[in-house]
Amino acid sequence: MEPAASRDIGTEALPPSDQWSTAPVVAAPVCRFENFLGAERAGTLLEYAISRQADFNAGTVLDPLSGQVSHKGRSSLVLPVTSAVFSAHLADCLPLVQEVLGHRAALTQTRTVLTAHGEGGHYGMHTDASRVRDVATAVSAVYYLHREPRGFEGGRLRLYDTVLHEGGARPAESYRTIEPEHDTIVFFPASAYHEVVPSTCPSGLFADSRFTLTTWISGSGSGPATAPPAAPFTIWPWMARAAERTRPLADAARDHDGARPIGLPPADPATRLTLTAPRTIPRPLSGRPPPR
Ligand SMILES: O=C(O)CCC(=O)C(=O)O
Ligand SMILES: [Fe+2]
Repeated sequence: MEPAASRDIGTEALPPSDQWSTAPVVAAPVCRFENFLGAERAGTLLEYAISRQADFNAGTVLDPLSGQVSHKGRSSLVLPVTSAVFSAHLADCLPLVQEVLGHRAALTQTRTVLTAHGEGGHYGMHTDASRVRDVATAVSAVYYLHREPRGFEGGRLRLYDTVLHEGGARPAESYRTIEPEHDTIVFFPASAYHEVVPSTCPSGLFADSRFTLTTWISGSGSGPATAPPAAPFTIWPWMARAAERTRPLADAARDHDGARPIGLPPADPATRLTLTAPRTIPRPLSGRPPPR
């Protein structure tokens, strides 16, 4: 068949204008891994989370202006934890994650909680500014666990885009959806506005909840990451700008859910992940695929 002839869209259909929106809507950078810990470790960790049911407490939020801790807009169960092994896994993949996210600052410490979302579980739109030393450079990581078949519905993570407008920034109405799939982990800027949409859990069993190991990874807190003048565009300082009103005015001595900071070990040269350069596929001169 002949290709269709190209048509001109005339000024009747598209009149000229000197006015158009100059506010770009930019997606939050995300790096996600599937089969992160592998079936055996993920299964053991899930059993561990289920076995600690009695130790979970209702998760809290922090009002950035008043410093008040409440349950407003959130229904999640939380258990603060530390794990040297999980931190070592994080440390090994962080250089690659930082490359993918376009993240430039050093990261030195983590705070971690186990969470469970069951029937009616949700976590309203927020940033993770109350969890980290410097929201402009911190990274959030959420590792998901659940029984198979999945005993809950909903509970997706929404990561909002950022609108850049007249030197300022704000969360957009559009977002990217992350499915909370077993043994997957997602990394994103702690300054990104995000929310957990409501989950249902028809069995009502704690074991059927949507579990996470949620970690906030901080740098030294040396102020916003400012790019040198002619550096390529980076979304990080803009997202930090949008998150400004969620940054607590007073530094809290303790995390509002009791998560304890622990140092991030250096990446292990034997197990650290690296991004291998994309392979170039030789193109046959004739245009035909090469013989197998
Ligand atoms: O559970 C999730 O998907 C996100 C959790 C979260 O945003 C948080 O704990 O700060
Ligand atoms: Fe969060």
